[in-house]
Amino acid sequence: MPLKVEEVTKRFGRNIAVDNVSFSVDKPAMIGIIGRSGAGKSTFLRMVNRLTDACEGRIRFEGENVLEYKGKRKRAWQSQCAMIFQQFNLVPRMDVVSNVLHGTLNRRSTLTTVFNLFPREDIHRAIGILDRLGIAEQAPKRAEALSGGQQQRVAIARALMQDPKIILADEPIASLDPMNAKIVMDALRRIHEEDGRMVIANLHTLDTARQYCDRVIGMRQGQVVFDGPPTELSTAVAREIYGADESFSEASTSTSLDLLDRAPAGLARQAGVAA
Ligand SMILES: Nc1ncnc2c1ncn2[C@@H]1O[C@H](COP(=O)(O)OP(=O)(O)OP(=O)(O)O)[C@@H](O)[C@H]1O
Repeated sequence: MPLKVEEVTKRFGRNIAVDNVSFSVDKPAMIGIIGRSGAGKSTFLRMVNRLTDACEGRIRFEGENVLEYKGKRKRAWQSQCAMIFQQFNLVPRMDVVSNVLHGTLNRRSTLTTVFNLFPREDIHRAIGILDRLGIAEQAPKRAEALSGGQQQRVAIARALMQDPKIILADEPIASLDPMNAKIVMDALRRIHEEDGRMVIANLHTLDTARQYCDRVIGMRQGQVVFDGPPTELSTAVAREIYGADESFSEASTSTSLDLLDRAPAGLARQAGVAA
């Protein structure tokens, strides 16, 4: 399942959001993209999923440049790389299982969608996925009645309905408390390990990237400034990624960096600065 990102650039006017990014992934991995606000992380994920068009470059998946896809092929690609967002993006007044079933919309006709007619086997599959994520008993409730952590698991279930090869998660735990953040990250890690799906997650805190990812990509001002295993993510490297001065005022990351300064990595991790 090789993914090759080649010289990808995105400009908004004169602002370069993503600047000539290249990297490749040979086998399914769990990859964390870290960097301060505005580093280009979201824009990058949105280009992979084709929510935003790149200005230059190629993103090859299994040999094909997905940036060239149009129409049906593009929609098929978008279901192969399901996206999860910080704000869950569920339909709040709709029940949980219908929200999950919306993950199948790409392959259903408008008519069945309008009348909410879901095939029985899809309903069973949706409940099975909810069960796997530990929230099957929430299936009949409205999405808005669930906690943030539960809602994010519903969003993961909706993504899994698409049977994606890649899961793109844009700050999946940024709105969650540490306990729910852990539940959601554990779920993503399990999905990666058990199903062999590639997970690429934009993460705000170093600790989370260290703890859950096989590989960390550090972005600064649109460029990749670090790409390696979490063991190589020293405090000095982290400072380089986040920028020496300003980033230290950013609450969550500065907490992580302070902990890294004061304690060995394991201790910092136990301190649970997860969200
Ligand atoms: N639709 C847009 N129009 C104009 N500029 C944009 C747009 N989207 C992003 N940008 C700019 O691109 C740059 C990268 O933004 P992006 O959201 O990708 O960063 P990020 O690392 O994901 O930050 P955050 O963690 O705050 O979401 C920023 O300078 C941002 O202002």
